[in-house]
Amino acid sequence: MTAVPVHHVVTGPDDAPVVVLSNSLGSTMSMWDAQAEALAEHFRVVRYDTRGHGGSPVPDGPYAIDDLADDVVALLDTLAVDRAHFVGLSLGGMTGMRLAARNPGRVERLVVLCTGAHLEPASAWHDRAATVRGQGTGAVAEAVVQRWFTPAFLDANPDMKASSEGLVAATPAEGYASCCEVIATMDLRPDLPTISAPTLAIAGADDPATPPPNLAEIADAVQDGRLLVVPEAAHLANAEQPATITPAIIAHLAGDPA
Ligand SMILES: O=C(O)CC1=CCC(=O)O1
Repeated sequence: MTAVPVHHVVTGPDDAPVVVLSNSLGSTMSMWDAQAEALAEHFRVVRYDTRGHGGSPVPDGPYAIDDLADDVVALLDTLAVDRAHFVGLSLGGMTGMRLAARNPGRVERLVVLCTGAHLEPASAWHDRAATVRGQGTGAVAEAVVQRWFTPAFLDANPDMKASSEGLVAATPAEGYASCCEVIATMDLRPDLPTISAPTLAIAGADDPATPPPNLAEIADAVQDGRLLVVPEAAHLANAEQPATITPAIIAHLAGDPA
C-alpha cells in the first residue's frame, strides 16, 4: 500500500532538533497533551494522527506495520526533515521500531512506551477487529480505557475516563480494525537487533496490555537499549505519570547519561 499524508501539527522552534510523536490504537495526537508543551521548549515537535485515526485518511484495510512506518517516512519527506527523534506509545512504538529498523538513517534516538515487539494471540486482534467492524468502536471503548489507566486513576479522574472513552468511540471503525490487523500480523523480534538508534523503553508497572517484560525484551534486544519501569502507571503511562515520563523522554533525547 502507498503511504498516506497524515494529519500533523508542528510546534517549537524551527531550528531545534525534530521529535515525532506517534499515538496508540484508538487515540489521536491529543494523547501527547501532557508532554507537548515541555517538549517544545527543547525540540521542534511533530505530532501526527496514525492513519485510520483522528484527522488522518482512513484507507481501506488491511494495513501492515510497513504502511505505518512508510507514512512517517513520507511525513518526514514532506517536512524536509532528514533525521528525527521518534517517540511512540503502543501502536506508535511498534511503528517506531519498524521505522528505525528499516530506515536507520532517519531515526536519531528512539523512545518506545508501553508497547511490544509482538502481541499475541493474533486471534484476539482479529476478534476485536470483527467486533469493531460489526458494532463500531463504541463497543470496545469502556474495556479499552480500563487498560489505559489504573483503577485508582480512573476513580480520581472521571472526566479523563469519559473523554478517553469518547476518543476511542470517535475513532473510525475501519481505521481501528485495520490497525488491530497490523498488530495481529506483526512480529518485530527480528527487527530489534538491527535497531542502532539509542532506545529508551518505558513500561507502566501496572500495564495489563503491554506489561514490563514486553519492554524489557525490547531494551535487551536492541543495540543500545535501556528500560525504565514507572510505578502506578497502566497503558497510557505518559498521561498517568507525566511528571516522571516527560523528563525521562527529554533526557534520553538530549543524550544525557542514565
Ligand atoms: O487497546 C489495547 O488493548 C492496548 C493497545 C495495544 C496496541 C495499542 O496501541 O493499544
